[in-house]
Amino acid sequence: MIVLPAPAKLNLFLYITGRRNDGYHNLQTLFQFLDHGDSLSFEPAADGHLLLEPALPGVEQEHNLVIKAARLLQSKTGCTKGARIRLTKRLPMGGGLGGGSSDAATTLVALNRLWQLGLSQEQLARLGRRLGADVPVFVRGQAAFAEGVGDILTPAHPPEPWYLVLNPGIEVATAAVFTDPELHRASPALSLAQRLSLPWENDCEPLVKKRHPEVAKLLGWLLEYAPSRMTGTGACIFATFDSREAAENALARAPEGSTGFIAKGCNISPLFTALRQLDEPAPSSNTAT
Ligand SMILES: C[C@](O)(CO)[C@H](O)COP(=O)(O)OP(=O)(O)OC[C@H]1O[C@@H](n2ccc(N)nc2=O)[C@H](O)[C@@H]1O
Ligand SMILES: Nc1ncnc2c1ncn2[C@@H]1O[C@H](COP(=O)(O)OP(=O)(O)OP(=O)(O)O)[C@@H](O)[C@H]1O
Repeated sequence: MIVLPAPAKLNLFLYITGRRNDGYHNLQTLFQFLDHGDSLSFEPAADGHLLLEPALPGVEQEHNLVIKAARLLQSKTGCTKGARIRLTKRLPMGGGLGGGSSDAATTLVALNRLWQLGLSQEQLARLGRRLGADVPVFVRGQAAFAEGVGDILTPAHPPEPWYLVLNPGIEVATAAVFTDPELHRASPALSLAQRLSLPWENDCEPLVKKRHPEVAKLLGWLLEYAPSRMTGTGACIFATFDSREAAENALARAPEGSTGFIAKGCNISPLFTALRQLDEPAPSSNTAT
């Protein structure tokens, strides 16, 4: 059995530079991982059967991105093996933290290993793109400046501060934000160096604040403590702190109805830190003292 994390991501900035013919949008975004997220365990099964427990409320098993990722891998490689998978869900759905995409990426990486398929990271990222625009960055596991639909990745090394992530307790559907006629879609495409030197913003934030006053209210509150923004298409917002204590201090005062967590920004995904630990030889028990 292997147990692996499916970390959250933040969009440290997010600009929409245009609408494409396929209905998707071109973006410029800076992805960073958090040391907080879902967790999955995988046990091989000899027959091709896939079992995922527990089911997510409101999500049919066949629509769960974990099952979709496993089926895609089976069909692409002709693999006849199966798996028993347990998903410990900690990330809110529709929170802008990429939980579903991260679950899918961890499943691709884990089953490639468990089923000994030998696909490269490049091949897994390409498969992942079919499951969601955010899946490739989770498969690659390196903080990145993303362009295209979010899948053209340039490794980046932003600071790794403490974050307080707050959830106003609502779900925002990504597709609803991208189809809204009032979404600002005309940001200029700039170089990474230019983007890093300008203030970091999220083009979806004004629209989501307008459509969901809960987000506007919570963000107004959080901004009193620290620089804060929305991640992805919301609903979660995050604030940046120099210390864990300062983030805890703000969390302790969070308004009723909101929930949150504190996490450290990671430029290397906790998925890859965990994989490296699996590959390290266990320390020998008979070393001389
Ligand atoms: C906005 C971000 O959260 C930024 O990280 C992501 O790019 C969204 O990634 P995701 O949830 O993996 O997105 P997908 O599942 O591929 O797409 C959900 C819906 O969002 C819209 N969508 C998504 C990504 C993108 N670059 N342009 C879009 O227009 C599409 O209408 C799509 O139907
Ligand atoms: N394993 C999964 N975890 C979460 N959501 C899933 C999963 N499988 C399918 N879904 C569906 O995907 C939708 C989006 O979930 P997700 O948690 O990834 O949203 P998000 O954090 O807003 O993502 P993003 O920032 O990538 O837009 C859910 O509302 C749910 O219907």
